[in-house]
Amino acid sequence: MDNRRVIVALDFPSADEALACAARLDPRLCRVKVGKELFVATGPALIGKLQERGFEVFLDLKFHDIPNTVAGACKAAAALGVWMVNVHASGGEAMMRAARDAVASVTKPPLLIAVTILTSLDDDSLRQVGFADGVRGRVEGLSRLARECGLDGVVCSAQEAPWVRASAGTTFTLVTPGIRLEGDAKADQARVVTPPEALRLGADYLVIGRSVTRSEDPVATLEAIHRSLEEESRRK
Ligand SMILES: O=C(O)c1cc(=O)[nH]c(=O)n1[C@@H]1O[C@H](COP(=O)(O)O)[C@@H](O)[C@H]1O
Repeated sequence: MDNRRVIVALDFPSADEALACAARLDPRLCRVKVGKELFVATGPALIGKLQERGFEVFLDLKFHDIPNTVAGACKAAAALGVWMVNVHASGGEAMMRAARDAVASVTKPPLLIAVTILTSLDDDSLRQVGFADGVRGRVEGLSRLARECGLDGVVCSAQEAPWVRASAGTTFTLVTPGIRLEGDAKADQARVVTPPEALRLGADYLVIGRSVTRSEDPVATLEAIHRSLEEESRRK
């Protein structure tokens, strides 16, 4: 099993807080994610600091714009040496193809992943924004399009992982946020799954934020998650 299936979301308002959290994490047991809050607050220099500490970084800025703009942003992200970068699949075919070509500009391109439907949305909230076909249909459709555009994988909830896996095959990377431990509050997430269940359903990587970073003992929590994943993969 890949020892670093867990991607810890460093959703903090400052570099100090993010680095303090990272200092307690073992880069052999996880990767880290820098998202909008931290990136806007600190800029790209923080990515270098995390890489110096041995972490592979998922730069989660969910680009969603016209193809030329997204291509430029993806090229800049790839130049930072990040391990993974993402765009919104709903940006469309031309945008995803432009993103794919742009990341290929570096010697070691990051994995390019398309966000399908945010894990904070459910069928009702999708209907409110005009999509009547529900989560499953849209995740399947956007995953298919992302694959046709040559992307490496998608972000979806682990709840949809079996359907995506069935059509996309084993080499397509499934990144699943919306992970909660037993008894955790859902908070703003709508489609949640526990870590072992996510693995059982076919997830490759589990994005976990508050359940680790806001726990009383993030190190112990991460180690417990790691053990539960090892047990699950032995069962597989
Ligand atoms: O692309 C993402 O990482 C992402 C996509 C998605 O559909 N849902 C989602 O929650 N995320 C990110 O995953 C993390 C989840 O954080 P927690 O809910 O605290 O575990 C956050 O940093 C979100 O920005």
